[in-house]
Amino acid sequence: MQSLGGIRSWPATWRTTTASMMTTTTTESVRKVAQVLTVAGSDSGAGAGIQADIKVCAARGVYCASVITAVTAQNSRGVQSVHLLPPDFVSEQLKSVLSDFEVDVVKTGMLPSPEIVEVLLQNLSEYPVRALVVDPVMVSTSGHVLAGSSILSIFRERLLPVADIITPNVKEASALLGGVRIQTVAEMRSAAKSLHQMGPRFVLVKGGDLPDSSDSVDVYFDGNEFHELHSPRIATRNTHGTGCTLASCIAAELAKGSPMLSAVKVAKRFVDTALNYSKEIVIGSGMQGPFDHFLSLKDPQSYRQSTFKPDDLFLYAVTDSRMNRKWNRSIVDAVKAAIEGGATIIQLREKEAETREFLEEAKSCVDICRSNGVFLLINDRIDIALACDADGVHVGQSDMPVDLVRSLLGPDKIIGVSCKTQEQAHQAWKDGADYIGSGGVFPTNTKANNRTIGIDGLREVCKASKLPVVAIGGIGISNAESVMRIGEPNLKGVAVVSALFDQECVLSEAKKLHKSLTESKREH
Ligand SMILES: Nc1ncnc2c1ncn2[C@@H]1O[C@H](COP(=O)(O)OP(=O)(O)O)[C@@H](O)[C@H]1O
Ligand SMILES: Cc1ncc(COP(=O)(O)O)c(N)n1
Ligand SMILES: [Mg+2]
Repeated sequence: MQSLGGIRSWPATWRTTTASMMTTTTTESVRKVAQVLTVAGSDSGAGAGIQADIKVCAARGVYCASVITAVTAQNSRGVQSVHLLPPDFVSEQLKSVLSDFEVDVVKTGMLPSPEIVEVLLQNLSEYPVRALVVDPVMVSTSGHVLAGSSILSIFRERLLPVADIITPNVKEASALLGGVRIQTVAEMRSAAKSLHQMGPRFVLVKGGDLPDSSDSVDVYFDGNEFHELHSPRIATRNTHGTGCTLASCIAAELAKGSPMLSAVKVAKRFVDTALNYSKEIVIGSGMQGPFDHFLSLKDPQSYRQSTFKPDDLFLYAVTDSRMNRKWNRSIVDAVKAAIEGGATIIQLREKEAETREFLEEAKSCVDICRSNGVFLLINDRIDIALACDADGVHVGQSDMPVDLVRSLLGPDKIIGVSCKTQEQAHQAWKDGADYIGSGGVFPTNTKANNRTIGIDGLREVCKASKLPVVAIGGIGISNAESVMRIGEPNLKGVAVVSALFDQECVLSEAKKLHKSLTESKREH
């Protein structure tokens, strides 16, 4: 807001001052987060309005409070009905949030009556914020009037002059300028210039609806210079809410401290990425579908159907690219044979593979494992696990820390950790792992310079571990039974590498091992 000197002169000490104020009331450490307040309408279809704003901010790592100005009955076919909230009640909401939270940026969407704009301005003068982003929403993409011409004069005379940036689409820009024609990029530029004269510090005229353009072009004007932001026009019906998304993303970036032009560029890239990711999804039967702000909506079939159980560790097969090469078989064939022979979980451990090639193989293995109801984990490579949507990862003590892996993979993925000591086992549990792998139980040449902990070491780790344990290291048909015979209740199985994959026939070795493990289990 101009009265505050705008976003270019944010006080450098602001954050630290607030944080130290908060520490006086609590001994816990405090973590300040960037905060946006959206003042907008609710969209029952959740593609635009308040719902889009909250999703964008969450996706961009910013907290979003919401003051609702109107409730719409809306879906992918259009807006069926609009119910305005009383201005006094909008004011109550504004006071509740602004008097309590450290709001960095206010973003406005649907402001359906002059009275509502009035209470907004009143509250902003009482509770100033660092920046105001105005998306002058007037007509939905489906053609429904969301804010009529009655708001035009208060927008022009009072709201625009205190805005840091306004983000009209071509129709809104035209309405604000009294109906001028805007059908070309040149006309967008001249509209941006005229709008800038109404007082906002920056203007972005959006060209999503510009006729006959193969690019999607937005025109940015800072009072001196123009920037044209081009991106390829994405062929999709799922563009409902693009305007709200763009404005909220600008607000979120400003709340983090970005300068205006970078905020706008990030926001444009965000819309572009989300549209591209969501171009084929089907939500609703109308002409204007919503898109996926989190790039994570999936087909129900692609979800993992069952949850991890300790007994899944029973016969744990770990692949090795060197061995597969030696025996001239692909990872995919090796995995197929292991599963057919009774492997209960698979880990791809490909230390030398090229990333692109490994990813393709991992994807094929995910398909095979999923269709057989066997989990697939990736050794070490969190990026590959995310990219192929594996069921989880297995990491060692010198790989990425487990709590970080958990935050990257989310709560539903399986995480295993190699542990040689009781302390490591305890830490793995604290950090959110699902199981631990403990070894080397016997000397092995699969892993160089790996300390052997022996059966006794394994027993020690099992005793301390709150997580299920799989034994690893030099285990094969000749000694698997002796390992399982230690009788620790949380020792759930053995992990094998060469016993399966450095053999002529993976299938028959897996079968033999499975049989021997089953027998040793029966004895207990
Ligand atoms: N089909 C599309 N492909 C790529 N970008 C698009 C597309 N449609 C809209 N956009 C972008 O989405 C943002 C919102 O623009 P627009 O749709 O014009 O606003 P509104 O939703 O307010 O009508 C702009 O950055 C615009 O360039
Ligand atoms: C509550 C509400 N606010 C804003 C829009 C504009 O979004 P779009 O232009 O994508 O229809 C909308 N349709 N509904
Ligand atoms: Mg649009």
